[in-house]
This record gives sequence, C-alpha cells and structure tokens, in this order.
Amino acid sequence: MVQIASNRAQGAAAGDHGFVLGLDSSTQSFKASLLCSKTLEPISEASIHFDSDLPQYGTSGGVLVSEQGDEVWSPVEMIVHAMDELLDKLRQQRWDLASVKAVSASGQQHATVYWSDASTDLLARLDASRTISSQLQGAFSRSIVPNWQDASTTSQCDSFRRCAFRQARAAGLDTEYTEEAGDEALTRLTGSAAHTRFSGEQIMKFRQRDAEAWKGTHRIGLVSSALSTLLTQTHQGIDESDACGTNLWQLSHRNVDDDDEGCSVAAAAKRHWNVALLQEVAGSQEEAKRLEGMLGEVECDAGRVIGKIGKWFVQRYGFDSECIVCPGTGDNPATFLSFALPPKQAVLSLGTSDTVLLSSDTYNPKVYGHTFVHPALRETDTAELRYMSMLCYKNGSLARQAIRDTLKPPDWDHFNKSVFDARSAGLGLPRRAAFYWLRQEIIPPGARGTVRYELHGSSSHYLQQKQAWSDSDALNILESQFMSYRHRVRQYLSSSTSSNNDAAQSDLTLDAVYLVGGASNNPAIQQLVADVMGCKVYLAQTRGNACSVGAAYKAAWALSRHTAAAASSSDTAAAAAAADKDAAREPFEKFVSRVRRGVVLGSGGGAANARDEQHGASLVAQPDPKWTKVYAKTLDTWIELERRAQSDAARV
Ligand SMILES: Nc1ncnc2c1ncn2[C@@H]1O[C@H](COP(=O)(O)OP(=O)(O)O)[C@@H](O)[C@H]1O
Ligand SMILES: O=C(CO)[C@@H](O)[C@H](O)COP(=O)(O)O
Repeated sequence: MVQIASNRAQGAAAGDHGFVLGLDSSTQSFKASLLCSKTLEPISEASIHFDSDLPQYGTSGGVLVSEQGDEVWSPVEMIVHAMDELLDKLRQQRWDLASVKAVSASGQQHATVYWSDASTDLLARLDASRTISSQLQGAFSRSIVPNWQDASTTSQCDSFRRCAFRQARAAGLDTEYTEEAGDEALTRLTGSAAHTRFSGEQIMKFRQRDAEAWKGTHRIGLVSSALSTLLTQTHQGIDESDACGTNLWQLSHRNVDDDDEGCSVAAAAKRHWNVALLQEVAGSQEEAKRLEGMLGEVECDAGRVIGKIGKWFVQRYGFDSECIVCPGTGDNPATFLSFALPPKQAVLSLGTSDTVLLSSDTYNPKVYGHTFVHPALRETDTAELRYMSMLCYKNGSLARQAIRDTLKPPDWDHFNKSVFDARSAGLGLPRRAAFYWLRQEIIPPGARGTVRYELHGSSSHYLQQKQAWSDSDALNILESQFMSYRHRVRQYLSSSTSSNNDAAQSDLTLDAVYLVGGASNNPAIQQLVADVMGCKVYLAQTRGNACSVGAAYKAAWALSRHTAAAASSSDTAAAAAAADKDAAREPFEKFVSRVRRGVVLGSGGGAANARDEQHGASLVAQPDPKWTKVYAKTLDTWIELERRAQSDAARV
C-alpha cells in the first residue's frame, strides 16, 4: 500500500499550505489522489471500481462489447455517476476538500465525449442538492464513450491514411499509394499512424452513423477535458498532449521524409488542427469549420489556470470557491508526469493496457508507436519542444488475467508459481514461444489470435501447437509481452543514438524501468521484466495511482505558477518586489525537483536522497545474467517468429 499520512498530519499540512487533488477516469475505475501542495507527499487515495461499485451498467473490465467483438464502449453516464460516488466517498472519509487549492484530471486517452446543445445551460445551472449525474441526462448528444479498445473504424482509418498521403503527394512525395505509405505520411504529420481507437476516426464514424445526433452536438471533448468541463461547469478545450491522440492534430509540417534525422525544432514549432483531415472527418468544408469549433481551442499551456472550481462543488462538497483548475490530460501523459525521466529510462504502465513511455527531445515518430507533445509544455516553450514517445499494447492485464483464469485455483500466486516452475523446467524461451493476441492488437498492428510454437534451435525449425499449455502459458505470455517491449524500445534507442560505433549500437537496452499500474506489484512480472529487458526494475511509490498523482503534480505546478504570478502583479509594491518572478515561469520538472529536493533535505538527506530520485521508487528486481543472456540471444529468432505468428494466428 502507498504510505498515506494520518488525518492529523493531513490537518497540519493543510493548515500551512493546503492540498492539491488529482482525479483519474481510466478504463476500469475512477480514482482520486490528495497530495500536500507544498511537499507533493500523498495524503489519501480513493477509487470507484466501475464493474463492482456500479454493477447496474453491466460492464466487464469497465466496458461493454458488441456481439462481433469489434465495438467497445462505456456509458457516458457511468463516468459521471462514478464521479458522484467518488465525491460522496471522499466526504464520508472526511477528506478536507475545503483546503484543496488546485485540481487537475486525467482520463483514458482517445475516448470522446459528445456534449449536446443543452449542455452549456445544464452545466451552468447545476443544483447542489442533487447529484451531478441526475442533472446531466440531456447534456450529451451520444450516450456512449467509445473505448480505446474499440476496433470498429477500419474504413475510417483508411480515409485518414489516404488523406495524409494526398497531402504528402501535394508536398512532393513521388510514390504510389499503399497502406504503409499512408500510415507513414499520417505518422509524420500527426505523430501516429491511423489507429481504430484514435478520436478522429471515432468522430468520423459517429458523424457517418448518426447524422441526427451529430447535428445536435455542440462540443466534442476527450475524457480528460470532459472532467475539466465538469469541474469548472464550463466547456473546456483539449490539452495538447491529449490532442495528439486524435490523429487530427498536426505536429509537423514535414510531409515528405526528406531528411533521415529527427525533425528540426522550427519545422515542428507550429502546431494546429489539420484542415484536410478535419474535412475528411466532417464530410464538407462547412462542417469542418463547425467541427473545429466543437473541438475548441487546444490548451497549449499545460499549467494554465482554466478556471475556478464550479459552484456545485463548492456548495455540495465544501470546496473553496478560489480553488483553481488546470487542464486535464490523458492517463498515460499523466503517468509520465509522475516521473522525471532521463534518457535510457522508461515507465512501464501495466494498467488495462500495457504502455511503455519514453522521453524525447526530437520529433522522431515511428509507425508502430506514438509521439505526443510533452504533457507539461508551457505556451512559451516554442523554441524547445519536447515529446513523450509511447508504445501501447491492448493485450496487457486482461490477457494475463485470461491465462490466470485457466489455472486452478485462478489466482495470481498460482500464476506466479507457474511462471517460475515453468522456467526451471525449461518450458520458456528458447524452447517454447507463444503469442496471445486475444483482442486485435495494436503492436503488431491488427494481430489477432493465439499461437504456440515448440522451437528446435531456430525460428525456421518450429512446430505449431494446437493445445494450450497449462504448465507454461503463464511464463510464455510474460516472455512474449516483454520481448516485444525490448525489441521496440531498442528501435527507439537506436534512432536516438547518434554514434554508429559498436559499443553504442550494442548498448541498446534501458538502464531502468519504473513500473506503475494494477499489475506492477506482481513479483513474477517484476522479475521477468528485469530479465527480458535486461535492466533494473523499480516499483513506483505511486504504483496504483500514478495517473491521479501525475494529475495532482500538474495541479501543484499550476498553483505555484499562479500564486507567483498573482504576487508579482500585486498592488502592494513591497509584495510585488518580493515576488519570485521566475516561479511564475518555472518549468514543470524544475518545480517538481525543487519541491522534492526540499522534502528530502528537510527529512535528513543522505539515504533518503537516493530513495527519492524517482519520488520514492524502490528497486524490486535486478536482471539475472543467466536469463538475460538467454533472452538477448533469442531476440532475433523471436522477432522472426513474431512475423510468422501474425499470419499463422490469422489462419487459426
Ligand atoms: N497481483 C496482480 N498481478 C497481475 N495483475 C494484477 C494484479 N492485481 C491487479 N492486476 C491487474 O491490474 C489491472 C487493473 O489495473 P489498473 O491500473 O487499475 O487499470 P486502469 O487504470 O486501466 O483502470 C486488472 O486488469 C488486473 O488484471
Ligand atoms: O489507448 C491507450 C493509449 O493510447 C490506453 O493506454 C488508454 O489510455 C487506457 O489506458 P489504461 O486504462 O490501460 O491506463
């Protein structure tokens, strides 16, 4: 469990400085983290689990799935209802909401929320004697939020590729259209290839399927901006990092791959909605203009104050009317902000999806990954854009869970024992390899099915197996997942390695991986990550709540900037002179490390310093050289096998 301060300590901290609050609506739950604004120490956390706390919506893993399995969504009302339940829980647990000075939110990425024409009024007039969900029934023009696991927009993805390719052709690209060429053009333009879960494709499907509801749509947000809208009771724009998950936000003007290295800062400096793609989605020039209005102004300063908390929150739950709100962001960007990642370190988020997050100074997008603008950019950062690179896998926790459920008893302890027993018995790599794409995978794109192989020396000598392996599936799934992360991370590291010398090229493993998310506390997973990826593994103190903690850090940063700006524009000359003008412009990482350094020095320094390097992360696994060697030696064979497995899986 995360160490949480006692209620008495809460009171003491609040007396001096107050709190910051981070909210997170991810796939399976809605969470809250309360932190001391001065030290960023976690004080309390709470959550509402969609399946078990709100069973009336009938979700499994937080979602509903169509009969064909390709459409995946959750009811928008469930998310709002979860916020009601969570706030009630905070009140019951006596959280000191009156001392919250700033709030920010995080939400599952790509998932779109459709507000009706009536929403503006309904939001403004919320009655504090009633729940928010009971008053917003008419506020949405679409009753569902398409989930990031949705795979039903393949035709819209095709339109996106073709549109990006036409733009590249107009800019001088001289090749014929192929799906790959379309994806490359879209990746250069927006940081990602066409993905079924991306918001632009989902919005296009909505417009094509439901013309009436489209007409009645006033605003379109993402889950993160929808939470900011609820918090301020006023429509809010999408945060730029989260806008990168729409396939509509143009990051680069370089349509043609005329230069092998990362895009220059100047070329990437001007970012905006891509007009041709908006038109593709909206169906006409006129509707494209309306769509741009529906999406609203993108928030390019992640630490800006977008408003004060709404009256409903003040009157019903006792929030301070001066409490500020800063833009919400995606759950992965928020997780990323709960760390300060140096090169060659990564965050591995093991939530519903598995995601690998890396920091980057250059725009060097890859078709199999995603490049997002750094989630804590300030508006003034135009000369030094930074990015977050991400690999996202759909078959993360739910696929591991499906293997666990085939075991007797179906629990994690048994799963973990099976992993180590199978490895001791030699039932993993290099003898056995398997791929578990239970839902259509993102990496490799479109892979679907389960295939198992017995290997005899190399990938060209293998035997495909028909039966499940009750004695080794638990090991095989972990090896297969983490080999993929190692392989793709190596490609990212290799493109950021300027030197071609052998030492640099052979050193393409990470130095450290920080684990967060529901599965991060699992010792078998921790050890296998260390062995396969060949690096030290740390467990973040915020492991279960990294998204809401990252959101709270952002709120604290906005608060610090806001307080400093207010002091420097004070009417009193003395106060204005004493104000720390730099704090009003302080970059996010500087702010976090200044605050955390203060905490560590104040609490004795020394050993605490090492522990606090990554906000209290603790070393939980080191690579075992015996196994790391096996995995390193098998990597090329495994890569070739993964290629075959995609076509074999399609035939099964
Ligand atoms: N001990 C464990 N070992 C492996 N996986 C676990 C363990 N405990 C929980 N999980 C997984 O964590 C997942 C939920 O993680 P969480 O980060 O809360 O998801 P999200 O943020 O996407 O809603 C579940 O699907 C579950 O399979
Ligand atoms: O689609 C993506 C990222 O592109 C997913 O990572 C979602 O953002 C959901 O995250 P979790 O609920 O698994 O944290």
